[in-house]
Amino acid sequence: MTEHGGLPASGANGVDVTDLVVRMDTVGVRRGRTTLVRGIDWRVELDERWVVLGPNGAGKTTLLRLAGAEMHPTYGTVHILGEKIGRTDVFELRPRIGFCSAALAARVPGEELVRDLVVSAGYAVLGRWREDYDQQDTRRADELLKAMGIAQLGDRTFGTLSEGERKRTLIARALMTDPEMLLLDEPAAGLDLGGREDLVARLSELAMDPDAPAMVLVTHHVEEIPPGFTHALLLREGGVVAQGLLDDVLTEDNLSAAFGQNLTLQRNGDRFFAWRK
Ligand SMILES: Nc1ncnc2c1ncn2[C@@H]1O[C@H](COP(=O)(O)OP(=O)(O)OP(=O)(O)O)[C@@H](O)[C@H]1O
Repeated sequence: MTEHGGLPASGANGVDVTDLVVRMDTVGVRRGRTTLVRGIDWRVELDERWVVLGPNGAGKTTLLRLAGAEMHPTYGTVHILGEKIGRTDVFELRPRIGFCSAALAARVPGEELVRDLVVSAGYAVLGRWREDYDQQDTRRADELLKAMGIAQLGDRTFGTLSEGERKRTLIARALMTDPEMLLLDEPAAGLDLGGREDLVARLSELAMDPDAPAMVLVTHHVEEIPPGFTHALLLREGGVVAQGLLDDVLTEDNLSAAFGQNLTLQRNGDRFFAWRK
């Protein structure tokens, strides 16, 4: 069932609502007396690549989990890929979303083969032993491993991989179902400089591919924004500090407000750098 919350097919700003991969209206999440996110209005379109920036505890992972149909809002409405959360079967929705996070990495058994981990995404399971996969799926998994620069690791076990190799494996897995949206929670966390730069370059290639899914990448670091990303949302204490086109939003003032520090922001070509004044 597709449900657009009664909106006309074309919204006030001319955007066809069926092109929206994320639509949040006045969304908040509370747990007990803690507010995780509040008052979020957010639209993500098919061809957009968003970075969500903010300090520890700002609500970034919560926002990403809402977008990934992994949690319900306490108030407000969330539409993902045209489906209203709370009125749709999330088990049908989730295969349309590629999700890559440290929480997922922690659930992968160390003895899992890399190729099986990637191919099993199409069956929404962690582990080849549960299903038989056809040759076409195995070929696609190998193509994705190659695209992520780890073609040679297909027969290795996940537990023997370096942190950077694990991240790339999980991104390949997230792409396996040909998702309409790719959600990446701190993909460069824990990588050394070379690993980070390699990952940023691969994500940049993906971001610039017009056939790639809509992307949302969560990070604490402006240095990790891959060239080709188009939009930014800055969070602080669960609320939006600024959101919109990357060039408009990523300013020294906005970044300083988000991180609660007086920051210098510099841009060198397509890359950003920040430090405290
Ligand atoms: N189940 C919960 N109960 C109470 N508070 C929670 C719960 N889950 C998260 N929080 C709190 O909500 C806030 C937002 O958490 P979230 O993980 O979304 O932040 P984040 O921006 O992703 O942080 P980080 O950058 O440190 O990963 C944090 O202060 C966190 O401690």
